[in-house]
Amino acid sequence: MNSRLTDETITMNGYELIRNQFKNKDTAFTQEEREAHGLVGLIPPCVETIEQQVARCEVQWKELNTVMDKFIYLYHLQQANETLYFKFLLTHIEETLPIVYTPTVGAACVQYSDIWRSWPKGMYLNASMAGSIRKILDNWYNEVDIIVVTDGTRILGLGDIGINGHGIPVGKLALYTVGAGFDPSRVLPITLDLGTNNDPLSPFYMGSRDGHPDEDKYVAYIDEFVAAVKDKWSSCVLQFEDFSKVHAFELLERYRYENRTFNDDIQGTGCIAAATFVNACRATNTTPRDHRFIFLGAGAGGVGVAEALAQLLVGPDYTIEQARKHFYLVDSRGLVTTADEANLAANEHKRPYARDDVPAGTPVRTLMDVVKYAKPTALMGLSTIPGSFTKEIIGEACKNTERPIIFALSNPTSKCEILAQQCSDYSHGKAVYASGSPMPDVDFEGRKIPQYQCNNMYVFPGIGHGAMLAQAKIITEEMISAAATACAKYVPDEEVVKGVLLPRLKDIREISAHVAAAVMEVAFEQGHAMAERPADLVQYARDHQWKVQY
Ligand SMILES: NC(=O)c1ccc[n+]([C@@H]2O[C@H](COP(=O)([O-])OP(=O)(O)OC[C@H]3O[C@@H](n4cnc5c(N)ncnc54)[C@H](O)[C@@H]3O)[C@@H](O)[C@H]2O)c1
Ligand SMILES: O=C(O)C[C@H](O)C(=O)O
Ligand SMILES: [Mg+2]
Repeated sequence: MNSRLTDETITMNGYELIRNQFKNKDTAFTQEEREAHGLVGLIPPCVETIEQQVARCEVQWKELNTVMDKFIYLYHLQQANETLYFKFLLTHIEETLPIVYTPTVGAACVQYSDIWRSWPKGMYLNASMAGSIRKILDNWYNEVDIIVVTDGTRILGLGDIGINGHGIPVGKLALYTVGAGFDPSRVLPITLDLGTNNDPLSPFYMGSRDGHPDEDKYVAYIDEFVAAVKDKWSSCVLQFEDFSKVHAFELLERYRYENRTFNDDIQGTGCIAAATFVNACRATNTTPRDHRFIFLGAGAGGVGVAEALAQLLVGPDYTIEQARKHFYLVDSRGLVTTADEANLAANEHKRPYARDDVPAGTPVRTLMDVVKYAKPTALMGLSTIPGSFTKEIIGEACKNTERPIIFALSNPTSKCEILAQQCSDYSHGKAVYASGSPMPDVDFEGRKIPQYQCNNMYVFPGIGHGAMLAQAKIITEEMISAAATACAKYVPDEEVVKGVLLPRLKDIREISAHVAAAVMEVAFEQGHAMAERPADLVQYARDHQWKVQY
């Protein structure tokens, strides 16, 4: 699986070889390799192991003062030597993921054009390229197994930041390699620079300053893009990321029945929230049907999570309509109800959750109103409104149940509805909490309580890998829910009863192998797989992970 020195490499001269980020080993080139490939004199004479190189990185890392310095350091390292970069990430996963991924990637995106240092990572397609996208894809230098594409219109909770959002597909793809072992030379981050409605303040902004194209032009452009990708790399997985809810649902419906594609914010988030919620139920000795859910935020993430959780309640004797009655979605206009037809007409994705049973005169405008009315046992935050789960809200939720389940999923940390320590303090340690961005341990009565990051990073690498390995024609809801079950099950009963909601990040490769196997299993069962079925799916996934070694 690795892009090691090959015959093709031998045709590169020494200088090209050390400038090739996928083949470069720097001081780890052996003497023989140096002589064979014209490298003698081009690198310092010592020969080091990758472990020695990592040790040097560790010292340099400690010297860096700010998270942005660390972000830039890692970008440079990746640019110089991908193998060393991924070795460093995997050796220091808990320290480095919050830099290459949320929350620091969010801060980096906001300043992306300003901190830019000629990083050729991926492709940028703009409106003027309409009609030529297929030809332009030929400019990419390699085969591609997976693409993460954004249009920059809803980057984390930071809004429409246009081309600056490119850090997100880059970060997601780093996770595809860290998590599921995608070969980094075969992943492609793409930003569709179709303008931004926000005025980019920086004089260095690198994207189009125009507003967005009209709806017909926009959809025609995405159609052309999807068709071009399929024509150029017929077997690659296409992941949509951080598209505004205006388009996220519509594009998912448009392409999911004929393409190997999924939307991470809707489906990946639903998947990890379902896995985490299942474990929260195991931890609290409850069943999903015991719960009443309030969601703050009814966008791509909110409705994606609601739908995935509602499916947990469905059974032979319980329909999806009955399940949805457990849910109360609150958006910027208050509780989503059938009375607000204008809201539903503009946001069809909310309609299945619109309540039609609120007694006339009941106040449901604010979150507190709805909490008092619906008496939730679970609160889900996907609103981008920091601090919206206040002490009073948590206090009210604690009246309804011994152990309220509180997921504050908005990213980055600056947008989080409630921090872990606050949730513990306000609920006197009763709440079962998870957050979208990483949180430090909580101090509860002198004890350190570890925290769990309910983030789609646990599952999207395995979903993509499983779809790729099975050569699944499409990615179905059943595959996604099998992925959730595999992730939840990865935490054994004895851990769950202690309150462990998610597996440890250091096990991400193993978790991803199980998630990929679950996806493949369903792909074979449903007849969507074009690959031949291997005997042991988990082992097959493991065997097809790019190994981080020279
Ligand atoms: N943890 C994860 O894995 C994960 C995954 C996806 C999204 N997210 C995060 O969830 C957040 C929302 O993402 P999204 O894709 O759903 O965004 P979105 O723009 O589609 O939806 C945001 C929702 O919040 C609502 N909202 C805005 N202001 C509000 C207010 N004052 N009161 C109540 N509701 C309000 C909007 O009406 C909308 O329904 C983002 O911060 C994103 O980073 C986290
Ligand atoms: O990017 C993340 O950290 C998760 C999610 O996809 C998001 O949009 O917030
Ligand atoms: Mg996202």
